[in-house]
Amino acid sequence: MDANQDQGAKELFQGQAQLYKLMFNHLSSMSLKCAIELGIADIIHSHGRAITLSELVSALDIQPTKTTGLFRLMRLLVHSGCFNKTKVNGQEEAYGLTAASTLLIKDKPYCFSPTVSVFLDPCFVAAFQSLGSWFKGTELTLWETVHGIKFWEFMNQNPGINQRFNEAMASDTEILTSFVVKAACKQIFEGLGSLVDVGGGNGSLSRIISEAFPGIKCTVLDLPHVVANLPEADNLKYIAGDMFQFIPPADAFLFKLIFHGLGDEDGLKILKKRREAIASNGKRGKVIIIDIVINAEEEERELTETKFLFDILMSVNANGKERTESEWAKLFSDAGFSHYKITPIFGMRSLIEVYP
Ligand SMILES: C[S@@+](CC[C@H](N)C(=O)[O-])C[C@H]1O[C@@H](n2cnc3c(N)ncnc32)[C@H](O)[C@@H]1O
Ligand SMILES: O=c1cc(-c2ccc(O)cc2)oc2c(O)c(O)ccc12
Repeated sequence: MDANQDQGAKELFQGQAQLYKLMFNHLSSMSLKCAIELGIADIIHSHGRAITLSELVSALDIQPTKTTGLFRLMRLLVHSGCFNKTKVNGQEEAYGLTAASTLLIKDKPYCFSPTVSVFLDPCFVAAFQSLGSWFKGTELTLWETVHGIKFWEFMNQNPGINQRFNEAMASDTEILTSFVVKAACKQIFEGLGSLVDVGGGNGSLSRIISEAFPGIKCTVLDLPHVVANLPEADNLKYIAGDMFQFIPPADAFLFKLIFHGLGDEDGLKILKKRREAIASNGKRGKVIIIDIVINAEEEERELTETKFLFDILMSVNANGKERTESEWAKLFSDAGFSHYKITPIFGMRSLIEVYP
């Protein structure tokens, strides 16, 4: 083989390996789901130190014939960074927790397992089998094409998945708020008299804000099936309604993970109304957005890829989109706002303050 053929063969096989990886990516997701169903992170956590394969087999109480299957599952999950591998007693290999699997431990403040299991539920995953045909189909979202109803109507009609979705959002909030409310971004809420958490889900973020800032009257606005029968507090109230119809007046309007579920037309409608509301309040007030900002030039490649995955999810489930800073800026100026400030939060999200 000459040098050109050698290079050609190398590229061919690299391309094939890349396609194999993309093709089998769902096996990584399903292995993660399996680890959660088996409670492997909890077992390692209760064990108190790294666990050997034989100890894991016995803790799981599975057939010894499944030992090699478990070894292979753990090998993949170690390779993808979900668990790590160390040596115990000088030579025996044992599995330990990483930053990712620590988030899978149940009953810890930041448990991410409900989020993983709801977004790997067949109702989310199976729709993607039709992605190709959806591109050639109608204007409906992929969700509507597959399930016959819009995303939020599906949640209304399926209380089980609705509850799991809301719990997933609440766990997302728990991870985020330890930084947003209590630490670096505290000044964002200081001095406010009232706040409406628009599409605030079960109010997990507003509850934390209302406890940290007793002087702020917090109101959570969400759809009736989301806010029914939730416990209120002195400075925490719930309103069942549609954000396109009515949002009560306030000093600040908080939108966490709302705009990424909206296209530009609907996003603009909501923002224009907030701009008018702030104007009629003597220009007192601001919009606070917690959402994704894509910054492909400056952030790590893997983080951008995760944001692109979210973008696909939003586009096909709800006609939404993840936005770059210039896309956000256009939305704000089209809605009549004069300036904004973006504070990146560790991980996926940014905090955006928008002023009249
Ligand atoms: C992705 S969730 C975010 C929940 C919450 N902000 C959080 O981050 O945890 C979007 C929320 O918007 C609510 N929502 C969707 N359409 C709405 C509408 N037209 N009016 C009010 N709330 C709506 C949903 O019920 C859901 O709770
Ligand atoms: O289908 C979704 C999923 C999300 C979502 C997933 C995971 C997270 O940690 C946060 C959000 O958000 C959605 C959304 O905001 C929307 O309007 C429609 C669909 C989805």
